[in-house]
Amino acid sequence: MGQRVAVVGPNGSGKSTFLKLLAGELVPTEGEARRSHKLRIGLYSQHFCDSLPKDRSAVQYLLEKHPHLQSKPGEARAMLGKFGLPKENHLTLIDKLSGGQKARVVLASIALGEPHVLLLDEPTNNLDMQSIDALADALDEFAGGVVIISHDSRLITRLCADENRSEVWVVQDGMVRPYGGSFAEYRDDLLEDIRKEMAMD
Ligand SMILES: Nc1ncnc2c1ncn2[C@@H]1O[C@H](COP(=O)(O)OP(=O)(O)OP(=O)(O)O)[C@@H](O)[C@H]1O
Repeated sequence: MGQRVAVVGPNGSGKSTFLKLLAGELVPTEGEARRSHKLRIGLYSQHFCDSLPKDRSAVQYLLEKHPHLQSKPGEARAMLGKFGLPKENHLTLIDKLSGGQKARVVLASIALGEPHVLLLDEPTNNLDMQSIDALADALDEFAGGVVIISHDSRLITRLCADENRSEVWVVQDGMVRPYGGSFAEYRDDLLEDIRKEMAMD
């Protein structure tokens, strides 16, 4: 089963930038990024929800994005269903969908690309509790690697429940460093730092 990595760090420290470098969306200004040509990476971020075509339905969008499904639209619909987009919204113009529904279209599209590694940048924004649980279920089933940035500690705790295949990477001061402990330990450390700071004030 794939590794799970929680990318953490202060606001604006460069977590999203790091994910974009991993995905090849950005090229490094110094040094180099190397990845296998055979590696399929699925990147999720709010940006993809905002740039969905407004004048297409979810099914049209998926069929255009994944031409091998042209003859089997049922597979695209099944994936939309799996990510919780109600049937009656499959043929609605994307422009009419809510933020959470657009997120489900993007997640379904990423899953149809059968990635080896998933890079998720704040995937729970716009999702209600039920959809977050559906996402967590889908991630449980996913055998590839997952690298996630999320302020939803419940999702990270669930995703990184198996400590043998989970890591925490801290982005700070232009560097990415392994934390060397579990996510729960990282969170306790942060809380302890906050307590100390408050005691000093
Ligand atoms: N190592 C770096 N080199 C150059 N620019 C960087 C680097 N790290 C971050 N930046 C710049 O800093 C800004 C904030 O970075 P980014 O959005 O990646 O941070 P973040 O940790 O994801 O923030 P947030 O937690 O607020 O979402 C961006 O404009 C980005 O281009």
